[in-house]
Amino acid sequence: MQVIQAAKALAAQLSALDLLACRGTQSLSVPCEVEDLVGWLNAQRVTPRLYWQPREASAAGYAVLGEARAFDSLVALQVDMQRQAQAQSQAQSQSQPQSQSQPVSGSPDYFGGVAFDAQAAGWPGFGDCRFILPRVLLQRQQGRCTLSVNLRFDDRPPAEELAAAQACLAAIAPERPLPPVAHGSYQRCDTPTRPEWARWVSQVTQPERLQQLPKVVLSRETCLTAERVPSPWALLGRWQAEARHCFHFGVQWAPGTALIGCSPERLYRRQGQQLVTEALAGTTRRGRDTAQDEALAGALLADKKNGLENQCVYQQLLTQLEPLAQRLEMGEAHVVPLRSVQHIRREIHAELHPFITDQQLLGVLPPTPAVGGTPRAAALARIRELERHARGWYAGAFGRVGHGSSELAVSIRCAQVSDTAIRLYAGAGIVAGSQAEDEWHELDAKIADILSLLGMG
Ligand SMILES: C=C(O[C@@H]1C=C(C(=O)O)C=C[C@H]1O)C(=O)O
Ligand SMILES: [Mg+2]
Repeated sequence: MQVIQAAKALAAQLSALDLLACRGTQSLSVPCEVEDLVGWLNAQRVTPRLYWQPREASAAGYAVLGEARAFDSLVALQVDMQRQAQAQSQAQSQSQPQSQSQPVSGSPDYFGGVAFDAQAAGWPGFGDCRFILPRVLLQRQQGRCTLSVNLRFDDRPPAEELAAAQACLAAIAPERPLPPVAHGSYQRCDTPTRPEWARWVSQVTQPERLQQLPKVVLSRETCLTAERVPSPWALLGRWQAEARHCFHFGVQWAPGTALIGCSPERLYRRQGQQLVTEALAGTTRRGRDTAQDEALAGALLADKKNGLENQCVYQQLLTQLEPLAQRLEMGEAHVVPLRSVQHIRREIHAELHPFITDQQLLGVLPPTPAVGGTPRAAALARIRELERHARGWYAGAFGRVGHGSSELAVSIRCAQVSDTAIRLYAGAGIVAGSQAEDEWHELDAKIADILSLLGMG
């Protein structure tokens, strides 16, 4: 069944709902067929629109259209999650057999993210935290798709909620293939400029400064302007096809500005009390062939400066997880080859204490020293003092939060796309031994994939 037919089937099921029997969150789902979730999103006109595809190809990917509820703080999100979980366990304990025509009530998934620094000015329309309960959700796992609609029958008249859900279903447009991304002629402007960057790096690597602040991740905004820029979804569609082993994500909260990204870095994945996170930091380029790749990877693992960049991240993650976990284990350092760069990665596995929430994890873990620095407060202060561009949701967190499991990426390798500008972001960990020129090239390597898509490689 095509999405349009699936939406009509859901609309018919909604019309047959017994509103008097509806409580809490209700979800209706039907199977359907979709070629490409991003292509489908690109064809829609409703906002918000959101896309989330975790790093493992076997994991479910999601396209979200509209919101049934929105939360602009982690506290509000957690309160809602708890309410949902309680309602669900009550429903289970009463164990009323659900009639055929009534939808299932369960704990829903929320999608969204947080900015890098809640205390700094952000991107227009993004706020510092936003998670939504999707109105319409297209989910795909191993080739099988389902279209769902969520309704919330608490604190709103049921008829109003039903009408809002019907309106969103009626607005669904059929899938269309993504348009090609034309190579444009863009004006490029880097903030900071290369000479400014050099001054920053020599300043923060002064020995007495390094004593106070052993690592700070400084970033650059590369603004590309043109009369017209490609649709963010078309760009994301092309980008993700080449960014294997990465999280793929995008969001357009309102018409005008979108965030898209292909990040190699996991903030965490939680399944019940089992948590996995990672220190991904330390960078080298890709080689011309396997032999050169391996030589570069070996040199990366042996390099002191890159080792220190990674160490700052795992040490802080271990320290922060220590009070939250009853078991903590760190894996071996290994090298992850991506399209244009290679990174050092160390995985950390934790068994969390019971009742540790995503609100706590998201309140404690980000920004990790992979994107901020260590100690965190001093690093954030230095970043606020030096950087003139708004990081906004660059270097924040993005993903899915649910009662049973959650997964979020660190939102790096991303772009803010508006009608006439594409802003690319890249940062580099500055530690003892950092050289301004090398770090500048590292920034360039981190935006090379998307630049080549735009014909600027
Ligand atoms: C900050 C970014 O990446 C981070 C910095 C790295 C480094 O300096 O070696 C490597 C991976 C990430 O931890 C970015 O891509 O913008
Ligand atoms: Mg680095």
